[in-house]
Parts: sequence; C-alpha cells; structure tokens
Amino acid sequence: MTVLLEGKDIRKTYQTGEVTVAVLKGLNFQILQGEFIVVLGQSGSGKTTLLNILGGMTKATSGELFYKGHPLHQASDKELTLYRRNEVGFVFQHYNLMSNLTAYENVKLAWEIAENPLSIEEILGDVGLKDWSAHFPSQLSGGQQQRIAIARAIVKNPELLLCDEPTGALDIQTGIQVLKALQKLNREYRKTVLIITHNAEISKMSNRVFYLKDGLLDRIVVNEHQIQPEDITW
Ligand SMILES: Nc1ncnc2c1ncn2[C@@H]1O[C@H](COP(=O)(O)OP(=O)(O)OP(=O)(O)O)[C@@H](O)[C@H]1O
Repeated sequence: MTVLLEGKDIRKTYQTGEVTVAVLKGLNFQILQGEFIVVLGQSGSGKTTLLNILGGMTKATSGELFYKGHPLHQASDKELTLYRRNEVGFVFQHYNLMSNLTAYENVKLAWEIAENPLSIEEILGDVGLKDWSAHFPSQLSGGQQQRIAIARAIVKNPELLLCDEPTGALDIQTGIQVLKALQKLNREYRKTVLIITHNAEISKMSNRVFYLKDGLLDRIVVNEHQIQPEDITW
C-alpha cells in the first residue's frame, strides 16, 4: 500500500494577543492511498485545524508532513497553491455553490482550472444527478447541493478528498445519499477520502478511525466490519 500522507510530530499553536493555545500537540500518522478515514473528536479538539494542515491551507507550527514523500512543511506558497489545486478536493458543511450558475456550470468551474480533469457528465452521473445538470442550486435539495459540491471537488481528479462535516446540515436520508456518493468515488476511482465529523456513526463505514482528543491522536482504530451508508443511523 502506498503512503499518501505522513505526519510526524505535527504541532499547531495559535497566538491570540499574549495567549498561546496549543491545539495539536504532536500527531503521528500515515494515510494510505485509497483509504476512507473518519476523524472523530469533540468540538474544539482540532479537527478543522488538522484538515487545514492536510489540505495545505495552513502550515503546522512544527513537525513534518509528507505528501507522496514530498515535504509539504518545506513547501513555498506557490507549491502549496499547486498542491491544493491539483491534489486536493474540499467539501464543506455549507456547499458554497455559485447561486447564479447551474449545477453543471458549478462543476465546470473546477473542471476548467484542472490539469487532468474527469468528465463532468460522468461525475454528475456518479453522484446521481445527471438529470439535474440544468438546475440552479436554489432548485435543489440540501443533499443534492452537497452532491454537486462533491462533484465539483472530485472533477479536478484529486488524489485526496477532504470533507468537513459533509452531512452536518442534512437530515439522515439526504446525508446517506451524500455518504453513498463519497463511498462510490472512494471505491471506483480509488480516491483517498478523509471526513472530519462529530458523528461517530459515520465512522462505521470507514477503513480506519482517528480519535482526536486533547490535541493528540488518542487512538487509531482499524474498522474490521465496514457497514454500508444505508445502514447508518443518527
Ligand atoms: N485562527 C485561529 N486563531 C486562534 N484560535 C483558533 C484559530 N482556529 C482555531 N482556533 C482554536 O483552536 C481550537 C480547535 O479549533 P478547530 O476548529 O480545529 O476544532 P474542531 O475540532 O474542528 O471544532 P468544531 O468541531 O467545533 O468545528 C479551538 O479552541 C479554536 O478556538
């Protein structure tokens, strides 16, 4: 198995005035290519901070982070921009779609800037929205909008899909549709998927679960029996 990301003693502190807060206190981990990982932790445990570091949006205060063996902690701003653009897809709780563009056009925006994009039609089919291409976001349900956001993230053909509470704003039925879309992209395109969430139920469909607590990876647990998204309840 290829190691996609490796973190060594990752630390992050925030300085607000005279107060220094240590949020991540030395994380060590490997993320393998093609894995489906869920990061669980209470509010304030540092999940978003970790996601931002993995996605090249911010740098750790200290420690080393390697992407396919390349040291991201030593990367220039320009190199990090290329990393974010070509290697990483982001999915957020709030879909951040352009309201004046159709579903298809929203996905096309990402397609246009990508080096080696996937087919827009194929990806819209994969997320179950081929027949909704001409609709505007306001004409779509929350789950459909999130699936458009996922299509937009994946059409760039990134290795890694980072998702911040992707079902946080959704009811269970629409949340399951979103999880199914993520599972399909993970399995069919071998994309590495990492989801951060409060919702422990979602971890039941993952390969491994990272438990973040008090600034440390308290436990990393292999999930022996992955359940299907439709069997998840919350
Ligand atoms: N830019 C910042 N400046 C100062 N403190 C910050 C900053 N970003 C985050 N923090 C602090 O770091 C801690 C961890 O925040 P983070 O958003 O990573 O946690 P989280 O686990 O994602 O929380 P939630 O589940 O509530 O989104 C919090 O105490 C937060 O206030």
